[in-house]
Amino acid sequence: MRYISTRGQAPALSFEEVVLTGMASDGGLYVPETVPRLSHENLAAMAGLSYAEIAFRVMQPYVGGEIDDETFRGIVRDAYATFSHDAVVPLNQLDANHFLLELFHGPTLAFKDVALQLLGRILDHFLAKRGERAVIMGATSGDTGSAAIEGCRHCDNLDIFILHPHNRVSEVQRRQMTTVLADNVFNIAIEGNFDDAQAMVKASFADQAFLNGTRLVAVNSINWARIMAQIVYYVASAVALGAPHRAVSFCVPSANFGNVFAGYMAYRSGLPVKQFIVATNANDILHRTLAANDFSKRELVATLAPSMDIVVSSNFERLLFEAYGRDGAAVAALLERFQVEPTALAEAPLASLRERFASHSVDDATILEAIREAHHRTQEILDPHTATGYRAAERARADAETPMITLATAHPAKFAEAVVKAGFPGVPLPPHMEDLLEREERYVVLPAELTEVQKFVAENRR
Ligand SMILES: Cc1ncc(COP(=O)(O)O)c(C=O)c1O
Ligand SMILES: N[C@@H](CCOP(=O)(O)O)C(=O)O
Repeated sequence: MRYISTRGQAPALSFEEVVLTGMASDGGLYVPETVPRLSHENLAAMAGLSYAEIAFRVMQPYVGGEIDDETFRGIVRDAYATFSHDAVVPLNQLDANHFLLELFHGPTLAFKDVALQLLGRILDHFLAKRGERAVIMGATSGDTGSAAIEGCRHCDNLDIFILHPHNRVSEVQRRQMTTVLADNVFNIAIEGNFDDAQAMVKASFADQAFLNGTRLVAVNSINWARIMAQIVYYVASAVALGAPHRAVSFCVPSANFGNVFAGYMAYRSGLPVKQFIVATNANDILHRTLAANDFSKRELVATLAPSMDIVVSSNFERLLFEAYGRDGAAVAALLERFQVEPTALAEAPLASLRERFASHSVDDATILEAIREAHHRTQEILDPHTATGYRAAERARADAETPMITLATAHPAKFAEAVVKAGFPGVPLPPHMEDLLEREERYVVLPAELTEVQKFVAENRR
């Protein structure tokens, strides 16, 4: 399997190279040159298999033999043994035809664990094989950070630097990162927002001179392996509800767009998906683009669903690449314009996206209302991100007959502010995190200046 850049100018890479890289050298993101096929027979044969076995079967073509099958099976098995639910990502039926796909049973209680438990092990495998060290730089609006630290901290060959927006993540999210006192883990609170943090990480990939030749690796969803691992739960949940014999729809709380793009890849591989609903909070650029062709930046606002407080959505580029018929030059031109002025998609690509994608945006008041309503109807307390999906699924679904799977992306215990504002006393943390609020923290606060951040990384890496 070869991987090509969405901007068409960077060299094609192997799976191993793509995992050990971040962005492509032309500023684009890597995608597989060809989309592996999940045939009707392949899908039908997955009914009743364990999550780990489905994961192996779905991901093996993307790995393309670069990790031998036995080793890869072991990596997959170990990654998902860390989840507290036997089904790994159980489906929870809300009503006759609406299901929650619970993606929060991993060690850090958000869907990011699904990919990062795997990516940490894959990185460990490749770096140990090469006898190389690497530096990770990642940006987080709250969940990727702790999942990356948890997934990678045992890897001796890695130093991990995670940038989070100062005072803009929940206390539980911050402490999940800052109470890990390992020698190879560094948390940086940036005086800015998530977009500032992500821009600095991307700029560091574009010019890595500050690392004097040490390899820089991405743990954000710019890394293809993140997307690959997330494809699996779309397949597993659809098969559990009758695919390939019947189609399903998905509603996905979205921001950086890695999650729903993974679903789209599952669909492109052959999974019968009727509709993807992109649910956003008040940072609604994805909804404005899909619904009104308004592909323009607006000021980032702080919401009750802070992990989705993102304006510049990385993986939308991967979808645009497909919508523009894999024309890298057209994608590069569009995204360069987007950086400096309000813009719009060309008619044909937008029309092709609208065939499969709908969208809905949910403000804070509606998030609270959705949490209360879901509890009244189902006794579940949803986290505020899942609540955006729950509401969007009802508002934007194409029909009532196709099973709707809303992705439950985080555990409500991570987001006390929204839960309490919705009128509940709060949700206890699971036993392994019971004393989180008493643990010692370690982090630095830095201005949102690239040189300061790079200096800190260069001075502290081992
Ligand atoms: C809890 C939660 N839900 C939803 C999202 C949105 O996912 P994505 O960025 O893959 O669109 C994120 C992070 O971005 C998140 O942490
Ligand atoms: N919501 C994310 C933002 C980063 O997204 P990623 O999927 O690119 O890692 C977070 O919680 O950090």
